[in-house]
Amino acid sequence: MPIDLEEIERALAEADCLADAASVEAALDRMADEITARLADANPVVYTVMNGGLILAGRILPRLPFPLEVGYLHATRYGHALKGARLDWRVRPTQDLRGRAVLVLDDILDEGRTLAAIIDYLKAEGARAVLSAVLVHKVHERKAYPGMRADFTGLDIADRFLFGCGMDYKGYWRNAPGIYAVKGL
Ligand SMILES: O=P(O)(O)OC[C@H]1O[C@H](OP(=O)(O)OP(=O)(O)O)[C@H](O)[C@@H]1O
Ligand SMILES: Nc1nc2[nH]cnc2c(=O)[nH]1
Repeated sequence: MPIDLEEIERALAEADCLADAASVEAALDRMADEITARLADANPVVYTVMNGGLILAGRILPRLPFPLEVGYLHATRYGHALKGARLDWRVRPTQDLRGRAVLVLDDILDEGRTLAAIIDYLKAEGARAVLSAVLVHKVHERKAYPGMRADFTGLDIADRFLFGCGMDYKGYWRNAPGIYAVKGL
C-alpha cells in the first residue's frame, strides 16, 4: 500500500512533544559523562542496534573521549508495526568479542525483550561484560523481567507510542529532534 505522506506529516503536527531537543541534548551530556566514568579504561566495542540506535550512536559517540571500537547489529521486533512480535535478527555482530567489554546503544527500552535477547547473544559470544545505554526508558510494568533498566538511560518517558530521535512512526520521523507521542496512543 503506498504511504500517505499527508498522514505522516499530520502525525508530527498533532503529536504531543514529551521531550524537546534541549532536554534530549542535556540527557546526552549526562549519559556521556556516566558512560565515560564507567568505561573509559575498558577498551569497549560499542554496538549500535539498527535502525533505532542510529541517532543515539551518532550523537553520543563524539561525546566519549576515550578509545573504543564501533560495530552494528540489526535486530527488529516491531518492523513498521506499533506492537512488538518475535525478534528478527537481520545482521549479527561480526567482531571477535571474546574477553571484550561491550556497550549496546539503542533508542528505547520498552518491554526490554530486544535488549535482553541481544545481551544474551553477546554474552554467549564470549563478551566479558555487556552494558547497555538507551535514550528512552518507557515507564510501565511490562518489562522482560521486573525492574529491568539499561545501565545508562537518557530520559524516563510515559507509556505512549513514541517517535523521534531514532524511533519511527510507520518508518518515518526517526529524524524528529525531540521525543513525541502519537496523538491518542
Ligand atoms: O524493548 P522492546 O519492547 O523490545 O522494544 C525496543 C526495540 O524496539 C525498537 O526496534 P524495532 O523493532 O522497532 O526496530 P527498528 O529499530 O528498526 O525501528 C527499538 O529500536 C528497540 O530496539
Ligand atoms: N517507534 C517506536 N518504537 C518502539 N519500540 C518499542 N517501543 C516503541 C515506541 O514507543 N516507539
